[in-house]
Amino acid sequence: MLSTVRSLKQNTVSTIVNHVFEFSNVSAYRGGTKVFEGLDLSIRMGESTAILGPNGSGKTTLLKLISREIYPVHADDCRMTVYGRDRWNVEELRSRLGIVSHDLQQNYGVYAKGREVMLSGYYSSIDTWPHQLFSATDIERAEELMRQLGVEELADRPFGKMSTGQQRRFLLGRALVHGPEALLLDEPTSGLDISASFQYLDTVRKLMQQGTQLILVTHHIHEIPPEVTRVIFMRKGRVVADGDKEAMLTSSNVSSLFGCGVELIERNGYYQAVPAG
Ligand SMILES: Nc1ncnc2c1ncn2[C@@H]1O[C@H](COP(=O)(O)OP(=O)(O)OP(=O)(O)O)[C@@H](O)[C@H]1O
Repeated sequence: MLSTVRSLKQNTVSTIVNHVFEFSNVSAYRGGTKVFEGLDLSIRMGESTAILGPNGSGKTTLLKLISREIYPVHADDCRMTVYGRDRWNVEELRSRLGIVSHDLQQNYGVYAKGREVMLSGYYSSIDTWPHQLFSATDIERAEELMRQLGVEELADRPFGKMSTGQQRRFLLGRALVHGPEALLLDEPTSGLDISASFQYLDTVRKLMQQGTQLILVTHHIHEIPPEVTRVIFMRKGRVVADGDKEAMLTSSNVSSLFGCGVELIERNGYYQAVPAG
């Protein structure tokens, strides 16, 4: 029996994982709303991707499916693997991810102090708990990130007594502190002022250059880091276009996605949308 277990483990370890996630024929609801019907979508390892779409197109729901906050409707031919596996201990999965979303910000415990918010990233938990252990290195890394994000003076302030942008900085730190393999970010710069947005972009770009993969969902084109290589357009729960960033991010493509006249300006690898003249 022991040797069987060992060989199973060895098989698992030696499996080469090619995709962060592979979804095939996935249908999913939020409350009573059917968001996806037979969605097919996958993202390969190392392929930093931005998913763009108008309000209500299903971007947040997609991230919730990846992080196992919601599950698809059962169907025999529905396949949904993350890092090559269809079953996960959710804590183990989330320890490989760094997640920032509006829901997290709304639902995060208001009494947790800034330092605890940061440290809770090591366990993907809300607040920290007495059974959780943190090494001196863990704590130093959290302190360093607070300095980088300009929030070290708020380390002892409860989350509920911070401004929206300050909360967001702490949640970004929480997503980065444990060195995740992939960042799942939902409109990460919402609520950040210009300086904090630039600091955030700088931090994320450095991580990407060191190999951290980004999966970004947003309608804010300016928050797409230059290192992103693939862009997916989503509308009404469907992928309507998908390709290399340079080919996808054109004024006419983005105008068509959002249904209004958009002129895209590219500078230093960043894009900015302005109303078409
Ligand atoms: N709790 C809920 N109950 C019912 N319907 C919901 C719920 N949350 C979201 N929806 C619906 O699911 C659909 C997809 O929502 P989702 O939040 O994934 O879109 P999104 O692309 O992230 O939008 P946004 O850009 O506005 O954040 C929308 O039609 C939305 O109204």
